[in-house]
Amino acid sequence: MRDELRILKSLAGPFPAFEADLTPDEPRELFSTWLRNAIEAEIKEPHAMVLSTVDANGVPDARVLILKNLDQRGWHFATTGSGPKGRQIAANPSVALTFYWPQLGRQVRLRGMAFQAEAHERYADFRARAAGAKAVALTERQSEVLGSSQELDDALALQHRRLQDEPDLVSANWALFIVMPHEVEFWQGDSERRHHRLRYRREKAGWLKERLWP
Ligand SMILES: Cc1cc2nc3c(=O)[nH]c(=O)nc-3n(C[C@H](O)[C@H](O)[C@H](O)COP(=O)(O)O)c2cc1C
Repeated sequence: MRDELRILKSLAGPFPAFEADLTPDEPRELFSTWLRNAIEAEIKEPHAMVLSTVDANGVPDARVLILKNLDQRGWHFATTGSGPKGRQIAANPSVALTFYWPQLGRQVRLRGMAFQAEAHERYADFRARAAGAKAVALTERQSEVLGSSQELDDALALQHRRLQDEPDLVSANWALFIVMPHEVEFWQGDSERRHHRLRYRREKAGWLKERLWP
């Protein structure tokens, strides 16, 4: 495998310039700009991110999720709250989020605390889901061991029937988490490996900005 990997290019560029002195005072504004840049660059699933958690024994776990919103409280994602990541967050709300936009050579890393949104927000998020996504969520069995495809088909058919009878049905365990970061790092790759790194750290008085060695 080593030779196959060695010939692959990484961070070939060209990439956007990065002016640390021209960055805003708070990270949400810069993140919004970078996400919009990724959308404009037509990067596939620019709102996909890795959510890292730790379980009750301190063992890390990570998976890809979709960013659902961004507001003054933080970065939002939705999931079945009774599954592994929901249980891990209940035991330890410290999480990390990682975004990567390859065509722009950009990575954003956040570390912070996850908390649940208000019940009305969770319900609204669930109601906005497509029928198929609602049916899967209503099985409330995400990440459990699946015995057979038939078992899944039967469970989904049952949930579709429930949704037909009761279109406003909401999964009791549907969770909308908001991550409030205490640290956000913006990484702009450079093809000569003179990468730019800017970290925002939340302090009592506001956000502290620090440049980091590549
Ligand atoms: C591109 C992509 C987007 C995903 N979006 C979500 C999502 O928004 N919510 C979700 O619960 N799972 C999503 N998944 C599935 C998760 O990666 C994961 O398999 C699932 O949530 C179970 O995670 P857990 O067992 O750690 O709780 C997505 C996977 C991919 C590859």
